[in-house]
Amino acid sequence: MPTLFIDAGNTFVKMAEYYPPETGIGAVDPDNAARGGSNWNLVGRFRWEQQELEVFFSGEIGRYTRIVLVSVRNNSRLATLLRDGNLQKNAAVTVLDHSVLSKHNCSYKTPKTLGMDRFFACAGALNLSRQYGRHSGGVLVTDAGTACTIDFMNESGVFAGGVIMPGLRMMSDTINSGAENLFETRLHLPDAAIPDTTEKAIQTGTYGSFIHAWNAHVEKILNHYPQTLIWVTGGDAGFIRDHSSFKVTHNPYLVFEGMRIYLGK
Ligand SMILES: Nc1ncnc2c1ncn2[C@@H]1O[C@H](COP(=O)(O)OP(=O)(O)O)[C@@H](O)[C@H]1O
Ligand SMILES: CC(C)(COP(=O)(O)O)[C@@H](O)C(=O)NCCC(=O)O
Ligand SMILES: [K+]
Repeated sequence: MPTLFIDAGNTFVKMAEYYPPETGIGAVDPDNAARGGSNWNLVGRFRWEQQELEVFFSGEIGRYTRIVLVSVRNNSRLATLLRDGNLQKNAAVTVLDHSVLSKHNCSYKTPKTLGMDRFFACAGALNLSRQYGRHSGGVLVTDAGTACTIDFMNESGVFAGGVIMPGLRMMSDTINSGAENLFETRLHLPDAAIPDTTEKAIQTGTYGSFIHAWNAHVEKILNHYPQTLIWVTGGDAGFIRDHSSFKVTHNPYLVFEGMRIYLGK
């Protein structure tokens, strides 16, 4: 039975299994395999309040003898799910928290408040860059989730820090909730310089502002580290990939990949 990897974000709890090449289990995600990514199988992606999350913990989870998790939230809900869940008696549960960090892998000045998803996404991207891209420099990693992070890890695997900006949904929610006559819009970026409807004006100001800010932050980091590969992951990675001014590689499994590499699995 493979290890179950859990990445608990602010909006979604994601769960995945990894099949090492030697198992002979073919590409579970052909898109990812085509990108040279390793063999991940997403077994669940549930919001915290979704019934399916509890269903998973009271059923499916009983198949695993080894569970590894990273969470950016106060773990009490997760602790309850694990305590009341259908876990095997001998199941080993590993929580990858701040105790993983040291001066050898993190130069962030406030490591105790670092979101561990940021660290593992970078570690995963660095590993894939070395493995498939034969790249020997650092990596710039964006996790476009509830918040959007733009982080840098150097070629030696030291997490340096980065930008935390509002996520795409957060940007849209803000404009929607702050003014009576503004509203939620479909995720689409019109290309007119002068938007001529309310909807296009809002879309340009939210999704356009998001991508302009993202491109500007990335450019600034690249000015310091020109030999850097850019990776994107998270719920809104596709939007960034489609609108980035730079060449990026999209991989949905970076956090999982980083957890796996850290554990040497
Ligand atoms: N059905 C959806 N519900 C909520 N957010 C969604 C949905 N589909 C895409 N998103 C976008 O994905 C983001 C969450 O992505 P994810 O990477 O899973 O975040 P997190 O790791 O913070 O839980 C949201 O902020 C939103 O912009
Ligand atoms: C920045 C984050 C909110 C991103 O989490 P996400 O949006 O992916 O759920 C999370 O990594 C976090 O809570 N970080 C703490 C602050 C820090 O990293 O310095
Ligand atoms: K995340």
